[in-house]
Amino acid sequence: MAKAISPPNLYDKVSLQNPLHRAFDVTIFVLLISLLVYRLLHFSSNGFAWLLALLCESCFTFTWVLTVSTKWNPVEYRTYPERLSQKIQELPPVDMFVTTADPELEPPILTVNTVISLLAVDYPAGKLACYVSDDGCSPVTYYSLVEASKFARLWVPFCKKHDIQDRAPFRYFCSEEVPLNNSLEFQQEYNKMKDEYEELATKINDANKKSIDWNLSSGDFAAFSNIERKNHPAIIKVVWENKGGISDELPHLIYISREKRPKHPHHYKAGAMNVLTRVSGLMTNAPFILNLDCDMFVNNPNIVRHAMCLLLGSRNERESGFVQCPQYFYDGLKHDPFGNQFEVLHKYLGNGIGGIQGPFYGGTGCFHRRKVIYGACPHDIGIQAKSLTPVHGDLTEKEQLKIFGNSKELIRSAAHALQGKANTSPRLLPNLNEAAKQVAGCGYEYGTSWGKEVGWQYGSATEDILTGLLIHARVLAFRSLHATSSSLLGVCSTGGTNRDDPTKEVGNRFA
Ligand SMILES: O=c1ccn([C@@H]2O[C@H](COP(=O)(O)OP(=O)(O)O[C@H]3O[C@H](CO)[C@@H](O)[C@H](O)[C@H]3O)[C@@H](O)[C@H]2O)c(=O)[nH]1
Ligand SMILES: [Mn+2]
Repeated sequence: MAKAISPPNLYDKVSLQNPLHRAFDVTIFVLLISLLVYRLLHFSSNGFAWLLALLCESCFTFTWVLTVSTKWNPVEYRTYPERLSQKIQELPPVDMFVTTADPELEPPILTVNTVISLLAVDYPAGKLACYVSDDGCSPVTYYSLVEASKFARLWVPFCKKHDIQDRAPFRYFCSEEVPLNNSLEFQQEYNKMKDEYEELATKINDANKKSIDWNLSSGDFAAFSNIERKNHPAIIKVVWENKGGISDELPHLIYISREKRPKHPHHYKAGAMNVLTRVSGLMTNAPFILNLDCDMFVNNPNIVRHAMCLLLGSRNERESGFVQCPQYFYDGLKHDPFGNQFEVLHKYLGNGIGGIQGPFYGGTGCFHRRKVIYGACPHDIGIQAKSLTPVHGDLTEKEQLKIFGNSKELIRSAAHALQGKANTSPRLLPNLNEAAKQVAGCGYEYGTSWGKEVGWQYGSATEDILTGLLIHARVLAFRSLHATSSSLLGVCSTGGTNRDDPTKEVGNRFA
């Protein structure tokens, strides 16, 4: 049975130890050792087959011991977002990153749903900014975001007023049944929102099928004219700016397509994440960063507050280097034949790893500390930190230029982030556009520490493993956000080997 093992705070660490499981494991361990001893004792009187059996059983025992020791002390974290207001004066800002790479394989309607669900989270909007990285450099994606921000201005107040839980509109409207709420006012607003969403989906789908007449040569879309997907300058556009930092408005929404040139490596998602980190560092410089792939959406509007309980509620920052939400998927097949839900990983090993050092960084759905991404150790390990990493709060200007690159604005903001200071003089986002384009350039990182000691690591097609290992080496522990296990949901494979097909299916369901 579960019992609390630490005093109530912003979170409780709850032990999930099961004495019966432990008794089974000890019994199996004794039996395995007895078998190995038996093999050894009778080794000389048996032949080659006996040796082979001994080797196999030793390997099995070794991996079994590793697995059991990993899940020996399972824990779960229960978070209490309602206590945040008693514990801290002001909620910290969070920069939210969405990555998309291809409007064909990842239809913009899907990306738009991810973005809308992020814009609608229950958190002061003035503290949030959503940055979308488009590696496809697609005017359709940009157009979709512009249209989505117009829709979100109606959708977000509707969700907050009626306490809607499914804030990705395609999920909310996917049921044929109208939600049970008898008030006439709700029915009218529901019907209006449904029409608005259908209109948005039709517009985006028409744009994707190129059945509307694009005028790329002038106005807002001129930046997309005469460009190739893999050969173009940086395009950065502020789709929506929450000028006064007002809580009831929409968060900032910024579109970024980093510079790409044929002879420059772009480093896949890691490269996109580093550009997002630098541009957001210039613009909003929030101390916390959340990343979602464009095929996931927020299923629990309180997710950011839950994560803050773990990030702010620890005794010191070393105990929560990052907070990883487990990846779950919606509309999976019965009995999960493709193993999308990682049942064993999350339920058994995941809780066990939570009791040791915490989870691995798994890419999407992770809340990071900006200064840890910048390569620093949490402050409170002082001098020891300097032996672990060259990045710390007392860098000289020359060191800063070498590490972070040749942008004075970025260096200033990075110094603030490393010293744990807030952005002192917020500026209008469009005024930062030129500086942002500089740090989104493909040559910006040459000779710097980006991709090595700073930011998301290069050298592997998947950015999360190397980056996670590097962070694990610098920080003591990590938290897994299990209390709200389906807070984030993604598209999963429902057939065959091509994982992109279901993405298309889901994306087109409403269009
Ligand atoms: O050049 C690229 C390639 C990919 N992406 C984005 O990266 C994300 C993940 O790529 P995907 O191909 O969907 O990888 P998955 O295997 O589905 O993703 C899992 O594995 C990745 C690599 O380990 C992690 O980054 C992800 O967060 C994790 O969900 C998507 O949003 C893509 O749009 C880019 O932005 N630029
Ligand atoms: Mn994916």
